[in-house]
Amino acid sequence: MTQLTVRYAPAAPAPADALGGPWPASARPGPGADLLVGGVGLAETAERFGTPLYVLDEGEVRSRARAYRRALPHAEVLYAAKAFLCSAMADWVAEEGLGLDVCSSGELWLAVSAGFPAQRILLHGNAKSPEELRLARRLRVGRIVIDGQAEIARLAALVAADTPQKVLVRVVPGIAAGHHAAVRTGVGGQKFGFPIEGGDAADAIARVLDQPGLELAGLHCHLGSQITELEPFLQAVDALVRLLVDVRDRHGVELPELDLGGGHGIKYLPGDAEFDLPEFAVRVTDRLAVRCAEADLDVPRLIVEPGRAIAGPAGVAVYRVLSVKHSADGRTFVAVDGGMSDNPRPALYGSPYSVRLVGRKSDAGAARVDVVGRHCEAGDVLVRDAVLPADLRPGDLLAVPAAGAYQLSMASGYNLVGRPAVAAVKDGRARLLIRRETVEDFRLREVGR
Ligand SMILES: Cc1ncc(COP(=O)(O)O)c(C=O)c1O
Ligand SMILES: N[C@@H](CCCC[NH3+])C(=O)O
Repeated sequence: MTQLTVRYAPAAPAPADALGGPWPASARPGPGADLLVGGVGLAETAERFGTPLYVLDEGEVRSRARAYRRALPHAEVLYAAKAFLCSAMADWVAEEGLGLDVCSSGELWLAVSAGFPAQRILLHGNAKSPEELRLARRLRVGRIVIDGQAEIARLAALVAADTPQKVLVRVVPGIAAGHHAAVRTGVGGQKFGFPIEGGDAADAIARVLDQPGLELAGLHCHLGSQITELEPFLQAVDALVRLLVDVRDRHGVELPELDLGGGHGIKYLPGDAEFDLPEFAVRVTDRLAVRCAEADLDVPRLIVEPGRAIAGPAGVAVYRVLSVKHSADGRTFVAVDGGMSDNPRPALYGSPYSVRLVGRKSDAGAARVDVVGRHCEAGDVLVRDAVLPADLRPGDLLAVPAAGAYQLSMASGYNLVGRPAVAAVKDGRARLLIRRETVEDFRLREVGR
């Protein structure tokens, strides 16, 4: 079957572009030099709920989810929960018709407890525990992605006397893509998936097909994260279709699903390139149709697993300045009340961010400063060489856009600073989703001394 594809006109530039950063589309200048997001002032919301505060624009999450559904009407779109998950987020993506990719029993349990339909959940993980697999079976998750030899027998043993489990096999096509070596999973020499080259993938597929309780629905690959070009995805289609053909020729089965994972990149700085979803939709579905036609293969249903591209641009982190230090060598350190425990990405990957003063107008000229966190490491720098008003002072509020993905979800308990609160904004109203971690929380898990 050939899939219909629709080419969309490029979106009109968001008014937010005028604000000089990757702000949510709803961002507007507000009263008192505040910045409105979702119709609510960031400074006003930070005053109300305290800092550091993560503000999530519900409308932005929903419109991004909808854009995926519009661009890929025949595909299944699973939001990758690892980017950020809470009950509200699960509700929003479920209501917009997306499924969910989870990679732990924690994510799985949270989603199902929030009411997310288990049949629309896919479970990932390179080291799923027996308990995790049992939980997935008990909750009746729709799909499990096989990512290790031991898992095949382990899972098969759980389903022998039960209804079959739909599975995908995660393969490694040998394609390098992604913003940092630590997130490039499309190549050999890293822990995820079965490499196609050398035959590991073919062996795993044969073993899965041998298990009566496992229903092999298709192949999966995830190349990496924060990818802005399309070519790696087209190469992945080529590699996976070759493998689908190989499976048909060896085993006489045509697998109905092809999951290309996530990895769709967003803007962190104003001039950054960005993953082009409409172009991806057209070119990937066309390439898939062409390659399948060449091999006389039924076109499998496409699955994608975007995380960052849905949550990232919807989040803004708001910090309060605690101190401003001018050093004799000319550097200025603006220290805020969060840092690497709520956003480890700059320290882990050297990731860039932009930052803006909110809630106060400054007529001072611009200065180049390092916005640093409050943790006990010199590497706790949130934004190096940020351009901010020269008269920044303790008490000021700084807002960092593109903060919705892989910040809170990777937040740590370092220095017992406590994880920030999360508020949702929509239609001029703000509501607290997750309360701030307090000093009382730190002892809650202690059971002895
Ligand atoms: C298997 C898998 N799917 C989806 C994702 C989501 O990636 P991204 O947030 O870059 O779209 C990841 C993380 O990179 C992943 O490992
Ligand atoms: N944590 C990474 C993304 C990892 C994606 C998970 N496979 C980042 O912040 O860029």
